[in-house]
Amino acid sequence: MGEIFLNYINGEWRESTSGRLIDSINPANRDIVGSVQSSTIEEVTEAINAAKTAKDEWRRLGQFNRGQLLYKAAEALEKNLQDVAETLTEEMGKTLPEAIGETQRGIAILRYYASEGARKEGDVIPSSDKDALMFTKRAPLGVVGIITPWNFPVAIPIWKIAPALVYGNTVVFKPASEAAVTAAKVIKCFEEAGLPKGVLNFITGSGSQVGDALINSKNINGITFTGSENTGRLVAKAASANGVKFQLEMGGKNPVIVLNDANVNTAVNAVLSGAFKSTGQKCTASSRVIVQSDIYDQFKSLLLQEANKITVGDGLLKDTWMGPCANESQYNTVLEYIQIGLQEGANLIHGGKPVESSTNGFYVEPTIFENVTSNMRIAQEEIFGPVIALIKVDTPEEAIEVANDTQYGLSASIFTTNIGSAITFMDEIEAGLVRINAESAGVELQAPFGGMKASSTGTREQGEAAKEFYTAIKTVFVKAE
Ligand SMILES: NC(=O)C1=CN([C@@H]2O[C@H](COP(=O)(O)OP(=O)(O)OC[C@H]3O[C@@H](n4cnc5c(N)ncnc54)[C@H](OP(=O)(O)O)[C@@H]3O)[C@@H](O)[C@H]2O)C=CC1
Ligand SMILES: O=C(O)CCC(=O)C(=O)O
Repeated sequence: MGEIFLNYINGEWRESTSGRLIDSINPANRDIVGSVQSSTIEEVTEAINAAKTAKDEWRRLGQFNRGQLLYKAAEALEKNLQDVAETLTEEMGKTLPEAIGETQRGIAILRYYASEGARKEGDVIPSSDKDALMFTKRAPLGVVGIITPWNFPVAIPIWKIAPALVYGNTVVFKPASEAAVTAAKVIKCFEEAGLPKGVLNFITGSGSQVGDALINSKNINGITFTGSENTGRLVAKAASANGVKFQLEMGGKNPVIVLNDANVNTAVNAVLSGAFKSTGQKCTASSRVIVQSDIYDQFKSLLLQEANKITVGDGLLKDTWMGPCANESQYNTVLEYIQIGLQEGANLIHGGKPVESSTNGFYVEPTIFENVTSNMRIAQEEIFGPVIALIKVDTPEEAIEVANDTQYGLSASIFTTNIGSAITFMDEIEAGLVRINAESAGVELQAPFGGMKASSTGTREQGEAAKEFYTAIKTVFVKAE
């Protein structure tokens, strides 16, 4: 049995009274990586109360001083980088280089929001009254609930926790159970930074119990969520009922358009990386590849040639390019979607099968379908696995029409050397992230991140944009007498 990770409430690691544990399973070999507690609803309340009690003092500490503590958290994570990254690989399967990259990204995000501590908290606005001073001042929301998925167990919690804290909120954080051990190790870095007690609280347990209690609490002031659309809807419903500010980042069905004038090598490399890195388990993953007819055969043949080189295995091994699906349920979902694709009449041209391993890992071959039409389920539903659908089109206009033919609108790419086609795409595509000659996955911490349509609530995370969610604006009007 691995190590047991407790809840972190009011500045101390606490045992749950439930006595029940949730084991975190390594998807490469089904070993237990560690365990977290299945907490009770009362413990969720304790965590929220701790955050509520801590919030005034935390606000009064001031933005600059809060930022200084985030620098310390960054230092602590840097010191623990290798351990956190290895745990991440063991827990959710992405390769070690990807896990190291994600952890380094977490450190950079912490430093970005630490430096935000020294930036402005408002704007001076001219008043119509020449004797008055009018300005805005940002105020924290209060207690913010954070619920995160398992696919980026370091980066996503940090890109929510760091801005929440620097802008003066206190936090109750419930990680995905599938990746809660990694999350606990990240929380230890915040503890090491010396945050005052109650400022950051960490509570584990199932979404349907602990998550549900958090989203339905009347004592939180904001809730931010990344995960599936179904859960996102529950968060929205509960938050609206309680008048709580909310932010949702959900699925994607991200298109990549390859036009006749594209650089085929660049497009193929970007599609492979966008679709299969992290085993396709990114909301920004490329899943529909819309290729113009004249270049189709050339693109397909190079894509297949390169896809053949992908090595699937344990993410800790040096030769592995693609790790396992993160868990058994995800593995079964991917295999089910492959069957759905076949039943729908799509043509399987690469992969499509589980990869046998002596360790019983949740491995699936990188999979490519062609003759896919936009109405098929494999072209409409988020699979969250290493499966792509090739769709052939005749014109750039048809390509954009197909690209927009989805309920989602997170990320979209085009490969073209024609600047006019690129500009039309930029204007016409319904997506929050618009990528020209670049893969659909790829997020920069200093830029706004979020989607259109069913992918998000339209709010943006990361960069300066995060401030809009984590603060409220006070407009102050001052006269001498
Ligand atoms: N956009 C994205 O980045 C992601 C999208 N997905 C999509 O969602 C699918 C399912 O993945 P899954 O992990 O089940 O996603 P979920 O939406 O179920 O999980 C995301 C987070 O929400 C929590 N949660 C689950 N149910 C509730 C609830 N009723 N109230 C409050 N919180 C809850 C989960 O807790 P717990 O882990 O304890 O269940 C987890 O922390 C994937 O196949 C993929 O399509 C998944 C992950 C990320
Ligand atoms: O592509 C990324 O780096 C982030 C993607 C993401 O937010 C997600 O998959 O949930």
